[in-house]
Amino acid sequence: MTGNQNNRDADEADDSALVDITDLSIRFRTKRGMANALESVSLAVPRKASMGLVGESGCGKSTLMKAVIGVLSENAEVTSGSVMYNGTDLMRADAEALRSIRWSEISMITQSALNSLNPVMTVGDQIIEAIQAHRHMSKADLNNLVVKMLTLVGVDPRRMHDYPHQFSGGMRQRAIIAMSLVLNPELVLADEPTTSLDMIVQDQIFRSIRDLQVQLGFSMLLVTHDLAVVIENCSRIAVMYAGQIVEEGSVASVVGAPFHPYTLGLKNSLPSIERMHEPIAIPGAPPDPIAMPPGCRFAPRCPFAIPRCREQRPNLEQMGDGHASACHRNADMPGLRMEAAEFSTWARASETNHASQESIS
Ligand SMILES: Nc1ncnc2c1ncn2[C@@H]1O[C@H](COP(=O)(O)OP(=O)(O)OP(=O)(O)O)[C@@H](O)[C@H]1O
Repeated sequence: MTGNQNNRDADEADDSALVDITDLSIRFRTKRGMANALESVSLAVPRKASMGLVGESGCGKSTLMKAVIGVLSENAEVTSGSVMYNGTDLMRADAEALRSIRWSEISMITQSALNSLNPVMTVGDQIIEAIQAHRHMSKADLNNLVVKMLTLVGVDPRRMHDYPHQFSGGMRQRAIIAMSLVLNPELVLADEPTTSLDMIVQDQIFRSIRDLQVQLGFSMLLVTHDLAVVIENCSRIAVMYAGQIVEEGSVASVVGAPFHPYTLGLKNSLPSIERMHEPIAIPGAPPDPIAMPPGCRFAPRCPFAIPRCREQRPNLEQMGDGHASACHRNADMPGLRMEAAEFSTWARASETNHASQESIS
């Protein structure tokens, strides 16, 4: 049995939510106006499982993570919603409560390990510092814990006295993972944790994370723009587009039989043995967060948009088996999936939408 299968078995064991995000809307004050980063996002992060959060750059993935761990920037405004964790609404908790939860219960692995390690402190001392911020321990216990964590993440513990520049990129990322797990958190927020690493190291690190998850039992919310990474590492998936969740469910159901045209478009970016041609990119770009279109935000790029899509915002609709999709054409999608895998469908959409944009302006 592979680590991944183990992980999925653990996922099936408990399906109650660890974090419950309801109707969360966040915007940023900018010089150009208010940027709508998240609108009415509702999401249940499962216990002892991995959920992937996918979507193009700027769709609000990092904003959602930062809201959960309480590190939104000064110019952010939470205009609605709650993030419930063990009976506490993290959107309304005071700074002290958030500080005690951060790292010990909810931790984060960020995009760039290089920037998050202190270059003038040894790796071991940085892990010790992370522990001491929350726990009192003897020097011997601290040392033992650092040795245990480095071993768990696959770094020779004798390297604890090295400085970050003496570590390879992959080792630095492993050190960051050790630091984020050392207090045994319930939830790990992983924001593109392997982006700067080559494919082989990326794969090794994800394999370690999956093994650690089985041993330590934490949940993971994994942010990525790469659908293949979610397929390999997660049991659930939420697809985001322009600040909204457009589709959500088990990976098997959402990737196997998507309803939302945006998810179908993302799926075309995966290498496929059935498709004889190159992966198909979704033409066009996401909308400006300062001037979001009315109706469905994906309509301007969608090959299946009908007039209603440009006028009325679709709500997430349950399609069965915990699979939800926000599309006015959910009922038609099973019959359109083949068409959505064709290059010509997206090329046609690009021409039609370009023409309708010109006629508006
Ligand atoms: N501090 C900020 N000030 C102003 N606008 C911001 C700020 N942070 C994020 N935004 C805007 O909010 C929207 C969502 O950004 P966010 O970083 O959450 O997206 P993302 O999906 O994580 O993107 P990426 O994959 O590139 O990291 C974007 O339009 C972004 O420009």
